[in-house]
Amino acid sequence: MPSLGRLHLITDTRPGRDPLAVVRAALPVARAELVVQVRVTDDATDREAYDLARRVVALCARHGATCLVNDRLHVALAVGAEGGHVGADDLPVGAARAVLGSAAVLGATARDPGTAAEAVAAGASYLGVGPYRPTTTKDGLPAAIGVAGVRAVAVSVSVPVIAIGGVTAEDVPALRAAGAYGVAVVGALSEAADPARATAELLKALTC
Ligand SMILES: Cc1ncc(COP(=O)(O)OP(=O)(O)O)c(N)n1
Ligand SMILES: Cc1ncsc1CCOP(=O)(O)O
Ligand SMILES: [Mg+2]
Repeated sequence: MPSLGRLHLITDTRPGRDPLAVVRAALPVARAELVVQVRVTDDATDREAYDLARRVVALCARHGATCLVNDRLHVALAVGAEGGHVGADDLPVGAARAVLGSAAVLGATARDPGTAAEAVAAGASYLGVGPYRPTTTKDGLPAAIGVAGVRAVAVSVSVPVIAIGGVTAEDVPALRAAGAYGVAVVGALSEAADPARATAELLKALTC
């Protein structure tokens, strides 16, 4: 299984965003520490997801970065991505592992130690834990779990914990102290005036 990068860039395909420009800016800065998770809006077609994911796979390969696909595991397989990420509304973790195979990277969403233990037992290789803070990027999320919630999960599992939800570079020291291995962001990179610089700031906080 490939070693997991600490900075997870989740693509922002909302109207007016340019996900490939953000990926292109982040890749030369973060290289193998970058995981790009291709996440498209629910109304996107599989063809749109496939077209974006195959471009991201090619870009990641040039920089030693990892590409995962959110939700749509058939797209992950079709483009040769290293794996995928699933949550409560997606394939169960065990089924996702069966689809992707034993060598793939498989992330699962967890917000408490019980769900985390179940996901790891079913084959998750890392956990996305959150929402850490409130976020405007995804609707309908439960209340933020804060540093204490991230710590509760991190101390309970042996797989890497990736904190998600409203994360900025300023949050990273506290999240690392709580046991997070890395962070996943949408807005911190997609909404940055200078995504390369924002990548460098996140990376420095994650690896110093
Ligand atoms: C790293 C990471 N953590 C959590 C999520 C959220 O996944 P999910 O709960 O399935 O929600 P959607 O992203 O599918 O809307 C994630 N994508 N990545
Ligand atoms: C997909 C997802 N799942 C939990 S929070 C979130 C969105 C994170 O985006 P941002 O980094 O902009 O808060
Ligand atoms: Mg999902």
